[in-house]
Amino acid sequence: MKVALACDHGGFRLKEVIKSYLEELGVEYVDYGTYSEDSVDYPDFAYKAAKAIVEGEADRGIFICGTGIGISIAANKVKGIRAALCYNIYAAEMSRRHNNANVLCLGGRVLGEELAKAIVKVWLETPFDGGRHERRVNKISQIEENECGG
Ligand SMILES: O=C(CO)[C@H](O)[C@H](O)COP(=O)(O)O
Repeated sequence: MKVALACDHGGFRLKEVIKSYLEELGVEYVDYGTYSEDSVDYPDFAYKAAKAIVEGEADRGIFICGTGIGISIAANKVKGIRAALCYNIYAAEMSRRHNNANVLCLGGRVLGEELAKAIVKVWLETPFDGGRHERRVNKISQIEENECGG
């Protein structure tokens, strides 16, 4: 699996921690920036990495801003992205099992490093349950079709 990483200045430090952790886990990643703590605008990086996912350059994404809120809102504007902001392990697990989330959003100013790593691990390892949840995820895609066109 290849993971697309994106962050703003508020998520930069945690992104560096997550990069080392992915290396430890043997998970391949591509870093779409930002690359320092200089102030930037999170939609620019969310868009770049989200497009990489829907265009098949990466399988999933981990996006990080200060709270995770802005970067998740931006990512979810890209057709085909299901970005889930998770502050705990249960939400991370359910975002995969029930929502088939393809982007995990984290708050760099919210989470401690160890909790963030635990969230990443469960999110990477948990499969989609399918079944009734597939019907619901398909309905989300249908909303995208209706609202955003083909
Ligand atoms: O969390 C965020 C968006 O949801 C951003 O990281 C945050 O808004 C950046 O704020 P500032 O420019 O004051 O560092």
